[in-house]
Amino acid sequence: MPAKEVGTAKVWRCPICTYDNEDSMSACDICGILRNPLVKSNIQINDVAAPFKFNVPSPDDLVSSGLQSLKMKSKDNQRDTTIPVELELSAKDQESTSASVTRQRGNGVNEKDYAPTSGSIPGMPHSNVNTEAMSSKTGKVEKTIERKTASISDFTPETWMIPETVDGELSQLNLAIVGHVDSGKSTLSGRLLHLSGRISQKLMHKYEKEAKQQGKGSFAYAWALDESAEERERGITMTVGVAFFTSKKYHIVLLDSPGHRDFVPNMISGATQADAAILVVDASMGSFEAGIDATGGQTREHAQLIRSFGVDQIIVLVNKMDVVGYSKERFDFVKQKLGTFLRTCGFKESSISWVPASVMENQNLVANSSDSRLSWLVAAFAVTLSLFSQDFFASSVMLCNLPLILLCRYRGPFLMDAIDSLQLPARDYSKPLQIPICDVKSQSQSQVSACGKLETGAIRPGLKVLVMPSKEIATVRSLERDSQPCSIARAGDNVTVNLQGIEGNRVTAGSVICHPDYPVQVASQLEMKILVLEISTPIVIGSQLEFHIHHAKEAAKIVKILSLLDPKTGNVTKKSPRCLLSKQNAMVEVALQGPVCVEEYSSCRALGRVFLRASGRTIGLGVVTQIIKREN
Ligand SMILES: Nc1nc2c(ncn2[C@@H]2O[C@H](COP(=O)(O)OP(=O)(O)OP(=O)(O)O)[C@@H](O)[C@H]2O)c(=O)[nH]1
Repeated sequence: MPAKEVGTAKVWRCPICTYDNEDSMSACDICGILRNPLVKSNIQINDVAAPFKFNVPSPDDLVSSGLQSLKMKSKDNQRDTTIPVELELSAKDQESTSASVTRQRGNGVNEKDYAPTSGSIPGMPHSNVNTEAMSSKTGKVEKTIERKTASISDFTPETWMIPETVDGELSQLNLAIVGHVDSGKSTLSGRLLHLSGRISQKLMHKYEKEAKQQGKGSFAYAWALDESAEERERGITMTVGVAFFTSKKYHIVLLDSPGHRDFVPNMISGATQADAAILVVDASMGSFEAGIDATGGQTREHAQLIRSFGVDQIIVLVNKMDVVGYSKERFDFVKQKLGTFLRTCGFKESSISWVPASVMENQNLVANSSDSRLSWLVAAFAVTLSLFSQDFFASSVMLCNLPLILLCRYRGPFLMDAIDSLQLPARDYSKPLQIPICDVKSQSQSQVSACGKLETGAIRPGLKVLVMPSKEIATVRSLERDSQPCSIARAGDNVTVNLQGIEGNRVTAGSVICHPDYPVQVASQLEMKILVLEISTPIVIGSQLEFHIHHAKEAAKIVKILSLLDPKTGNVTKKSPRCLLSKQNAMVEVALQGPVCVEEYSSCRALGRVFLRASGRTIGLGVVTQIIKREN
């Protein structure tokens, strides 16, 4: 399978599921199909494309193995998509996949092929499904869009959508800051903004003064991100703070997540946009242990969540080293314990950077530590020497050993170094536009400002877009990145989109801005593959859950437990089990109280990943395999 250029990245398109894989992948990251099946390889299909594991195959892995068999069967159909996939499937499969296969091939037409006609959308392909109808209730003209069945693989991006590489231009990197409550995430964010000049000295003085007045002097840096009165009073982050700064290599979008267990849903909404993450852990005695505790530590929960968002690069900032006297033993202990856990989550050793630091004392953040206590062997020598204080012999020993001491200093990266060593993930520039809305900033009559990260495609002012699930067409009036107007935003960019021609209440967090001809699906019943996390109460039919997907949250109920799956092979081991227990892999069907924007995981990962929560804890991670009940 030859590679082709998409944007700056070399990719090869999987002939089975059409996913664009990085050139370095020897098998499809989605369906596990080998790139060159005729080349002899020792790699077993089940061994590859395993981005997420808790000792057992993750939902991602299970989907891979499940899809593999389904897609193998439909291989010929991919060549001639007029043959529906379900012809190859069992009767039961036909029933449940019918919703998805209607998307196989439609009148997907290249933008340039369209001749504008009346009723077409300027700047977009002419849409023959855009209808206007007079509402009998309101008398208003309601614009509605029926789902067009154009296949995404038929979409051809216009030239402006694909970035040119301009020397010296920095790319945007979305960096989530996650970790247990009080580990120092907001203080770190505030400190980085201050050190990079984004918070002036004057403003910093103001925060220091105000924090002191409220008896919260140690939270001065955190105040830059924790802006609400309640956050400041309680000394905890409740919503995701978004801030921007520039490193040598990137425009960084910092997503400061709440660590308190009550606000994990907000953490999910923010961190789901991450390209990479900084996991902040508190090195102090007892605090690290609380964070890693299996019965509710957020170091653990956040690490699992962030990996299941698809984030595979992580920097572990072992913070508050000042509290433990910059002890190398403590750092090594944290590294060993947490490292073992991170590997079970599916993080590769080579994708984890370990940085000992003190945010409070500004050690090892933007430059190598100046504190001699971080030169661990120096500290050991200092102790020895103190025994011989004022001893000429001891001084000589130290002088002789200085080169050795310097050699043995902590030589790992400082934080900024580690950030600049992160790799940009591949971006889907050449797919139709999709922006899950994270937050709606302001609304006035017929104008809305909404924020979110472009998962796919590109956007620019003047473009007509479709907002789902409200099915409203709006015009992009302007775009802002880091509070500055920008002319184009592309996949990976985190932007504010100012829309006009749409009522404020038609755009909410969880809505998706998309290409009018390629509307995101809206569904209220889904089939999913899930991995059950540690639970104390078994999941049964009728179990009530919180369903989280991108920035949407909905009450949900388990309506069917279809099967238990073998964690290694993904094969069904038991049909219709009565309940699900910790660490089991299963196929389930959930009914949602209200419809959400969703895609099958195989067609859009960001819109097909699901988190299930109950009683304030994440109890399952999953991926959408089929849409059972569509609302479009
Ligand atoms: N000694 C010491 N204290 C620190 C350090 N970093 C942060 N702190 C303190 O830890 C406390 C909590 O810091 P925050 O930044 O609010 O922690 P957080 O992780 O953002 O908290 P949540 O967002 O509520 O989860 C504050 O009192 C900070 O001053 C550090 O390096 N050393």
